[in-house]
Amino acid sequence: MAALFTLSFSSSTFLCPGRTRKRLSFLGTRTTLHFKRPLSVNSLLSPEYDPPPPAVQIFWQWMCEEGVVSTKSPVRPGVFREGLGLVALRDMAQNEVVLQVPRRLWINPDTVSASDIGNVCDGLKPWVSVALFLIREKLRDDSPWRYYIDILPEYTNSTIYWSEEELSEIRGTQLLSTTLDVKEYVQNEFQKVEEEIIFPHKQLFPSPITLDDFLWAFGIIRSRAFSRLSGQSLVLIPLVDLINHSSSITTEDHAREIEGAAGLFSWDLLFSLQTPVSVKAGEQVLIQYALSKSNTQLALDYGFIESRSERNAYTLPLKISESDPFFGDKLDIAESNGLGDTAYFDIFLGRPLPPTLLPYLRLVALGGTDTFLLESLFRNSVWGHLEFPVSRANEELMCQVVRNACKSALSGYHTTIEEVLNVPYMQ
Ligand SMILES: C[S@@+](CC[C@H](N)C(=O)[O-])C[C@H]1O[C@@H](n2cnc3c(N)ncnc32)[C@H](O)[C@@H]1O
Repeated sequence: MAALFTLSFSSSTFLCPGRTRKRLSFLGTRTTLHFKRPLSVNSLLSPEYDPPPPAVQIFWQWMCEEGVVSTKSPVRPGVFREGLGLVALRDMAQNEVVLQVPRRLWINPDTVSASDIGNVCDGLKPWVSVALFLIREKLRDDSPWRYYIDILPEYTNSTIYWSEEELSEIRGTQLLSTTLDVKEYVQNEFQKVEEEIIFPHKQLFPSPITLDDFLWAFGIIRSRAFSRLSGQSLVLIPLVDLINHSSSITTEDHAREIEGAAGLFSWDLLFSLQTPVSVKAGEQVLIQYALSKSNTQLALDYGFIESRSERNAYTLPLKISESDPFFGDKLDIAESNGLGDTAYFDIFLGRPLPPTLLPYLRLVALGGTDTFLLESLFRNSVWGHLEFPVSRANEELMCQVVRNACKSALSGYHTTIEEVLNVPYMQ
């Protein structure tokens, strides 16, 4: 396998060249890598790959010149079914270091603060400031980040980029309503940032910035940013962010932040990527993006889903109505148990209900003579009581609430259960 891959690659493609740096023109979009199509469940191990396009080779040269990679690096980029990815050049043991990228090449709110737009971006939400930075660098001819920006996709298969026609295929699903909520959120954030930052500082943003630009940056951050480093809210790590996801990897432990050599004479923080499993030469190095994300979240964030039923969740939102005469007491009890006036419960097929769901539901439905439990005398013990049925009336009301929620959710679909079950592949 390794020999085959070595042969199919131009052997000099990923050798570090001399130090002459070519100024790149913008190489266009990577539409060949990211088709706009409905969600597919991809095979997650993809041994076949193609050599990467010129923009990626130039990006690699830049990484060589920055001292991030060398001829000794154990990986190089390749094109896989998941888009760009990292291929192992030799057998690698579990926990072996794949790449180390120094802090000066990270893009996070600190990078924005230190840039020309730092003064006007301080105080913005971290993702909004990084989004503005990415867009500005993309629009600049002389961006120092040009080689990185050139290899970023124009879009992923995330539902935030689906056309209306494509979205109509998922009518009735929670994925559709969440997608529309997310798009509305991004639009509102864009309007705010336009009024407060972009329009008043035209000299810093000479090229027009559109909602589509902002949605692009949002999608880039959602699909590529790491957020688990100490003290970092979000950070883009060029090159490391070429790593793709595998459902068969069951640990999220693949990143470290360490002090180390960051060039010939410099010392810096390094983002260190380690392979969570052993990999053979010629195979793709993969990680687990997020064990706890449902298929809805995977579809929104990355544009893929998994076939495992453990990822199939329905989020049941419950709310203590403000018109409830006992709103204050109920809210107090919910808050003392880590919940609020609205709570979201992820229900997974074939798994027990979230432990706080039934007590919260009983609390929401509590009324009539059962409200004695809301008295301050019971404040410390009430949650324990709510873990068991309180009364027949309370249980019946809870069931009614859930039945109504299910009916209303199902009524959003344009097909009946019978019609779905009659589709050949469902039989
Ligand atoms: C962190 S980036 C990885 C690099 C990316 N493949 C590229 O071409 O730039 C995450 C994106 O890679 C793709 N991806 C990663 N793992 C995948 C998988 N298992 N199946 C399908 N697409 C995947 C998705 O488009 C996702 O949004």
